[in-house]
Amino acid sequence: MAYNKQETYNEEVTEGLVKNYREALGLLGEDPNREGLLKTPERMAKAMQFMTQGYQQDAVAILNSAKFTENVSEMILVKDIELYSMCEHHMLPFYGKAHIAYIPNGTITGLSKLARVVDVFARRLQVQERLTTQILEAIMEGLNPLGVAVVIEAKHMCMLVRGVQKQNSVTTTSAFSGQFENTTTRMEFLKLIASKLS
Ligand SMILES: Nc1nc2c(ncn2[C@@H]2O[C@H](COP(=O)(O)OP(=O)(O)OP(=O)(O)O)[C@@H](O)[C@H]2O)c(=O)[nH]1
Ligand SMILES: [Zn+2]
Repeated sequence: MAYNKQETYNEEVTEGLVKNYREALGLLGEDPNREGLLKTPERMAKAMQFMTQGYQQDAVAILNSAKFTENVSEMILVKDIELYSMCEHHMLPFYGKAHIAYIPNGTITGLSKLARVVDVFARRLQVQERLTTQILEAIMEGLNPLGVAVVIEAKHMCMLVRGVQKQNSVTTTSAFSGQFENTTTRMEFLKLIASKLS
């Protein structure tokens, strides 16, 4: 699968979505022909394609695009990677931070690639639990490391603006493999993600 960095929109998909969004605006009691809304269906169609572009991207190919042989055996941690995804139940955003660590086994990757892997899976319809494990599995497959740890902390708009309306709830999910199944290594990772740069 191609590694696509561009914001691209499929014309056929855009056209189909525009028709449906125009109808949806009418059903919601709006006038899709009023000036402010004339281009809204097209904007929505593009925004939705942007937020689901991960379906066209391949996380392992991204990791492979910057792989370097390096004799490092310490934990590499990138934390506070901001994340915007969409829950598959309500198609409302959830957003927060991902923290990713791995212990290399002779191969490292470019640090930015870890953040790109987050986006590949975040820009799909998701549940936070699956997003967490998909990131872990892609890094395992792409780098064959000695272990991977992924923690995601996120707020779900579907719990803030509707439904239960809990403004302060934060959901934390985690996935660990290899050496992170060892309590000492896992505790070191958890300590590092809790620490602040001063
Ligand atoms: N496990 C999990 N649940 C999620 C996620 N995002 C949203 N949900 C939940 O999905 C559930 C869907 O439940 P339903 O009862 O079918 O939907 P609903 O009537 O809209 O539920 P309420 O949100 O409680 O009003 C809700 O409890 C949401 O909070 C997620 O990433 N992971
Ligand atoms: Zn939801």
